[in-house]
Amino acid sequence: MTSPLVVAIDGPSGSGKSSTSRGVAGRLGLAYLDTGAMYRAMTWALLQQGVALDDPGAVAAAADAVTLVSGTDPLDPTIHVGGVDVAEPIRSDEVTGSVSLVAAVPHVRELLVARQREVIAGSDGIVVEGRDIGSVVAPDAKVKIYLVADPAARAARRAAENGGADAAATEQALAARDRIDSTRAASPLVQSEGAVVVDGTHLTLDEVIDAIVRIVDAAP
Ligand SMILES: Nc1ncnc2c1ncn2[C@@H]1O[C@H](COP(=O)(O)OP(=O)(O)O)[C@@H](O)[C@H]1O
Ligand SMILES: Nc1ccn([C@H]2C[C@H](O)[C@@H](COP(=O)(O)OP(=O)(O)O)O2)c(=O)n1
Repeated sequence: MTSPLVVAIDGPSGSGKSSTSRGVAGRLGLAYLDTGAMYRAMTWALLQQGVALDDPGAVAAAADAVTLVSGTDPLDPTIHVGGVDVAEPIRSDEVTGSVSLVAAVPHVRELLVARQREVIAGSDGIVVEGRDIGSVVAPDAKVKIYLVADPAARAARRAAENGGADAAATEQALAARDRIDSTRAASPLVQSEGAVVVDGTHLTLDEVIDAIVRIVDAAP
């Protein structure tokens, strides 16, 4: 059995991973997995249960019972927790503000990485985006991309997406989350070995997608 084509796209918050990954998957006829949505869905579920997210033991104990299902159509990615569609609530400020705490708990990562590997193994080829895809989830991925953009560009794009939120405050919030995601002990955000850096600061979304499709097409 041959293993499926895996394109791993990692990078900091707001660098364009989700939009780019969906575009690349659509162009290449691949599935798409948003692993950040899984960490967000786990966070949403634990908040619903009133779990103290600053208590790693409590988070780890409650995480086992949470059932996540990710739909991998790049035109219509979905995420359900216990059968409930949580696509919208996982983008709330409350979830965004606490997801890094949950993502830092090793047992949560074990559970979600195992689930992510199942989805990858069950696919016919997939673009997977997150923070640790090239380093931990799929270190043998055929193509690894480290997608970056200047902090000011990332904040401006995120603020625009959030209905014109304050760009300076958004930049501070992104920087705080990047700091936690990059310095945590468990699978921190890193540029993995063999990853190609793509800087989307001065490129349109289509140009970033084109660049990555070219890298995939040229991969041996
Ligand atoms: N190259 C680009 N040029 C302009 N806007 C972009 C570009 N890439 C992404 N965006 C926009 O920036 C915002 C954040 O992108 P997103 O894909 O959600 O990033 P991430 O998944 O890395 O957090 C979205 O509103 C998206 O449409
Ligand atoms: N593979 C992953 C994906 C996301 N995470 C964590 C780190 C992020 O702060 C949160 C949310 O990820 P998400 O990609 O949705 O974040 P942004 O869209 O960039 O704001 O989850 C992770 O630890 N590992």
